[in-house]
Amino acid sequence: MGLRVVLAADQAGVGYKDAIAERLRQHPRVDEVIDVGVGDVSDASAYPHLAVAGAELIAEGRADRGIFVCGTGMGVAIAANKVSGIRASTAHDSYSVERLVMSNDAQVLCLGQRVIGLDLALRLASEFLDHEFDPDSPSAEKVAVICEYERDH
Ligand SMILES: O=C[C@H](O)[C@H](O)COP(=O)(O)O
Repeated sequence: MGLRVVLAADQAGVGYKDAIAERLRQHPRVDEVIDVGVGDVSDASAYPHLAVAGAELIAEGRADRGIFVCGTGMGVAIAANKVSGIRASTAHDSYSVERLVMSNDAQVLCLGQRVIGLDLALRLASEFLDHEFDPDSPSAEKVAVICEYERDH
C-alpha cells in the first residue's frame, strides 16, 4: 500500500505546500495527498492550527507522513511535536532528511518557504518519502526512549 501524506502550511508556506502537493501526486510511493490548508495566502490562520491538524491525522492513523511548511519550518515543527506520538523536524538538506527518517523515525518533515528555494523543497519532500525506518536498526532503541517518555508522562 502507498503512503497517505498530509500537507499543512500557514500563509507563509502555502505556495510551497501547493507545489509539493502537485509534485507528490506523481510520486510512485504516494497513494493519497491530504491537504489540511491553508487554502490560499489570504487565510491568516496561525501556523500551530495547521500543524496540529496535520499531526493529529497522523496520530489518529489517518495519514502516514506529513510535510508542513511555514516561513522557517520551525514553528510548524514545534507545534506538530506537541501532538503525542509525533516526531517532526525542520530539515533543509538531503543528509538531514535521510537521518530524520532513518535515525529518528520521524513522520513529519518541516520546510521553510523563506529559507530554501522551491526546487530544493520539492526534492527534499520527495526524498523524505523514499526513506523507510528500519525497526531492527540500532536507532530503534533510541527512538523508543522518546516514546517511553511520552507514555510515562
Ligand atoms: O515559525 C513560524 C513561521 O515561520 C511563520 O510562518 C511566521 O511566523 P511569524 O509571523 O510569527 O514570524
